[in-house]
Amino acid sequence: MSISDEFAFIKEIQPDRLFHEEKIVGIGDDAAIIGMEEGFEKIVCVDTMVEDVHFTRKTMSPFDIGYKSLAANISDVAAMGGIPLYYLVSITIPKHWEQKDLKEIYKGMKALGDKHKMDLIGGDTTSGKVLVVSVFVIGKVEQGKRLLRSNAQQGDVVFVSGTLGNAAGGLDILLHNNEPSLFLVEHHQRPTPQVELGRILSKFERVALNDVSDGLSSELLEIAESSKVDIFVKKEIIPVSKELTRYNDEKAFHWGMTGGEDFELVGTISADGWPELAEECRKAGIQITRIGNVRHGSGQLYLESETGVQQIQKEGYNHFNRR
Ligand SMILES: Nc1ncnc2c1ncn2[C@@H]1O[C@H](COP(=O)(O)OP(=O)(O)OP(=O)(O)O)[C@@H](O)[C@H]1O
Ligand SMILES: Cc1ncc(C[n+]2csc(CCOP(=O)(O)O)c2C)c(N)n1
Ligand SMILES: [Mg+2]
Ligand SMILES: [Mg+2]
Ligand SMILES: [Mg+2]
Repeated sequence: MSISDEFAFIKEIQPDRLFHEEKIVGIGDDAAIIGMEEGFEKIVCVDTMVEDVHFTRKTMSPFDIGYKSLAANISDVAAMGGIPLYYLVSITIPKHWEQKDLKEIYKGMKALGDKHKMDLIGGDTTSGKVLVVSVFVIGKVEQGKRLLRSNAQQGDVVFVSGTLGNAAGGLDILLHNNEPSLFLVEHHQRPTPQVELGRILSKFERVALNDVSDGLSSELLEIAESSKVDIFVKKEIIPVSKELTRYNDEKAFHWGMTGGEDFELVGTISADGWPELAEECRKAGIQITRIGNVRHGSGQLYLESETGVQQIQKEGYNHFNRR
């Protein structure tokens, strides 16, 4: 059954329970109202997923579309060292979409939202030609914490969490009907935002941080440019999973550098802070790898390998310059 009434649809997706009931006015009025604890600042961000750009009916189930559109936003909160709290959803629905599939989108968001005790507090519903899901997230971070892209300084250690390129490998499998690797496909469809790592990093004095949405080289260049430094990374230690090299050894490194949508955290920390960070991550069971260092410079990125040093251009995902 396709959706026949905008207002009945809104009733359908209304949550029946709120984690932060006493602090908010949620769905049902003209706008939501949220309180904010003393000693914290708000973090706000929005990211959009568009049919045939971020997903197709073949690459993602409706549940996955919901899950990933919230994940991408939680990841931006994680990249600021914060705790996600609330989300609003603006959805544009083509007339042929079935109501049960639309409810699946919200189930996907709820599955991840519940893990982080987040409340859906509002949104907007329209009809249109393709499915577009915009999620707006509100989070909090202790006052004065600033894990900014501009924080890197000469002498810092460059680190990245997890392994890179899995989402691109998963997408390749889905687009070409290749032999599935559950590991890679799940990384594409239901990525895990690194909130716990963001919280660990927020306790350190000065950290530059970015999440990997467009690709490692793109995110590193953003840090190098904002901080007006050069970043050097070592090719041999960029972490790539064995599942990815097993799937396509030739492309694994390229996907790791430019694939994007991994939603890992990449950043820099002082050389003094690094051993403590590595130990905290070890205790928490979070994979983190030291991949390079920060040097005096003017915003360039260099890749060091056995064969020499190579300057890297901004080569990740770009909506207006598609590879
Ligand atoms: N259309 C826009 N209008 C106003 N600000 C924007 C717009 N698009 C992006 N920005 C702002 O530009 C900055 C960088 O946005 P960008 O989307 O590149 O980062 P991101 O959300 O971390 O990456 P991604 O979208 O790849 O996940 C953010 O501060 C964002 O709020
Ligand atoms: C069908 C299909 N084709 C291509 C891609 C790859 N892709 C789309 S957007 C993006 C970067 C992040 O987006 P944004 O910058 O908007 O956050 C990437 C890597 C995909 N996911 N699905
Ligand atoms: Mg964005
Ligand atoms: Mg980001
Ligand atoms: Mg982007």
